[in-house]
Amino acid sequence: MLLTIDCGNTNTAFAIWDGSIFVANWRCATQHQRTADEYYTWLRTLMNLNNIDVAITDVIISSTVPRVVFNLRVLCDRYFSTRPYVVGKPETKLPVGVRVDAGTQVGPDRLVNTVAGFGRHGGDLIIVDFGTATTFDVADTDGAYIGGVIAPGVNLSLEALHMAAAALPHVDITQPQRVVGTNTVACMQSGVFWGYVGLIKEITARIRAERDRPMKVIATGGLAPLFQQAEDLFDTYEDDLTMHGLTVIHSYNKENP
Ligand SMILES: Nc1ncnc2c1ncn2[C@@H]1O[C@H](COP(=O)(O)OP(=O)(O)O)[C@@H](O)[C@H]1O
Ligand SMILES: CC(C)(COP(=O)(O)O)[C@@H](O)C(=O)NCCC(=O)O
Ligand SMILES: [K+]
Repeated sequence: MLLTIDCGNTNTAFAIWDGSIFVANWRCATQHQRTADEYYTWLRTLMNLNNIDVAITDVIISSTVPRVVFNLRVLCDRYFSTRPYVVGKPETKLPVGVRVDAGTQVGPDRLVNTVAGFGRHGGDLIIVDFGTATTFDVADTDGAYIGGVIAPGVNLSLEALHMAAAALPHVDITQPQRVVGTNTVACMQSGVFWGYVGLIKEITARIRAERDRPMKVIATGGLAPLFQQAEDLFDTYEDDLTMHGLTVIHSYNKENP
């Protein structure tokens, strides 16, 4: 069975793929200090709790935090006796091209999203991923990753206000009833929520204008539905997009060793 690991700057998601469906998925906070033994006891406990008794034979990792990869590699070696595919490393091939400035290290999550989006929808895509940062990944007609946009994440934006201004509290994102807030929390939520709706609209419109062709907009990440419920911003929402992309890249590498 395949273990897929999507390590973001905030959370690390693990999922088990049986070849046709994900039989389980779990998340933990991303911490580069976490050891292979800690990962394994945590995974083993969750597998036992969910009565999942399978042997992990293959692992594929996408990590936007380079430091965590070392301990994840140790996990694979010590407990699963396998060498993981790590997206972004030369030995892990991609089924799509990457056309960016020479020397640019594209975030592996963005490459994985592009592969997944192209596999499901074909080319000419804008993929919006709500993570620590909000990324817009642009796939060309042939599926190649050709760049995109990086914006501060929703929670990061709220956290930045709290960190930088003595009188602004820690606030969770929600859709405010009105634009004009009548208390501090409502004002902050309005700024970030409606500001974000504007950001998404403006960036997707400008990408479409720059590319001068119709482009489908796919959203992923837990906060996407919150924005979609307020305005029709995306063509589809696919929560499993990154994990799906990892399974596609794994198959591609197995078939093209
Ligand atoms: N369904 C959700 N509702 C509210 N907040 C969420 C949801 N999903 C993720 N978040 C928050 O969004 C931020 C980004 O999380 P995540 O997608 O795990 O980022 P990353 O992939 O960069 O680690 C975190 O602060 C997380 O707590
Ligand atoms: C933009 C990101 C920080 C997003 O990461 P995430 O929010 O998923 O943790 C990550 O994709 C990254 O570190 N990218 C490297 C630079 C680039 O993609 O061009
Ligand atoms: K991500």
